[in-house]
Amino acid sequence: MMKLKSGRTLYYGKGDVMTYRTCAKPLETAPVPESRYTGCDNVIFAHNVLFSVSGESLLSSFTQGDNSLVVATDSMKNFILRETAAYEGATTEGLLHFIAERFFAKYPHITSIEISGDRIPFLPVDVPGPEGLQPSGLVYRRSHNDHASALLSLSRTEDGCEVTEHRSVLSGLQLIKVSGSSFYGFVRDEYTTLPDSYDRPLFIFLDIIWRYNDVKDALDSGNGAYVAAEQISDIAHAVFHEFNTPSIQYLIYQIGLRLLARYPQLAEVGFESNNRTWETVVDPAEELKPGVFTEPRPPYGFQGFTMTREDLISEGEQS
Ligand SMILES: O=c1[nH]c(=O)c2[nH]c(=O)[nH]c2[nH]1
Repeated sequence: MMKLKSGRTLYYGKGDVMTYRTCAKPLETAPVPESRYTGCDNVIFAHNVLFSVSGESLLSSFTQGDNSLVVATDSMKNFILRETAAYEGATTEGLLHFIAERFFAKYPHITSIEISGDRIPFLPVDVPGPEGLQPSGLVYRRSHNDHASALLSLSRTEDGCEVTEHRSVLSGLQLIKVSGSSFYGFVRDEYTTLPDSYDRPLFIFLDIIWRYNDVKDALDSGNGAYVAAEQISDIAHAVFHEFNTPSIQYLIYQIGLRLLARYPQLAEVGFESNNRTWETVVDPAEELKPGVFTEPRPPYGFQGFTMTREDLISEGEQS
């Protein structure tokens, strides 16, 4: 939320700016043991961008109807689309920063910008080639599964701009583990109807949020420290697989510890989870035998948790 010095909130902008950039610089990332992902060709580098600006000079546009300093949101949309062509980098965060930096340069009366973007995932497809199936490089498949996104808040400085807030996000991950999750031992009193569960089909919706020690690692993949949402997802899969979990709370803590261990360049990781545990209709006779489940009924439980490098250090001291 962008505020003026007076504490007043003031902003305006444009959302759902669909930028289907093609042939951006390929992304290369350092490997991690849990993932095959080491980068992306970025032939399709597509985003849904949300952009807003603020500044003291815009106050009169609200209070006096003075449009003389109002950059039309239609022009903002054109700016985002056209400048996306000039971006030479390989990351969502870098693209957002590039657009904001150029906007500050073009419009001196704008003093702060908030910009976020959802990556629109187009996945590579394999087609027959001389040596068997190989990536087409031309045809891509639109995915409606989880996706990466990022948000930057920026302020004008004497010689350019600085990032005052940033976050990178994996949104909309949905994972089911058919066996190996329990939930028991919780408060049992006159309000409790939920039975103990020693092996439940745990279906979770999960958003994972991360922040870098130095935002430069997010902007420029050339530093070799860029963290790809695809690897974050793969690490979450691996931890979910490995651990028998007594709750979603404990599961996300374990995912957080692994992420902080894998990526020393991250200062903080966070989670927003949603419990969609399937409702059992026909109980499996034993683990990994046939069962039938159905969609749970609302309302749904949720969890939120943030962790810093301190959590990893204190965990190391305990073990
Ligand atoms: O993992 C869970 N945590 C809870 O806090 C909770 N509460 C609940 O009803 N089911 C679950 N599951």
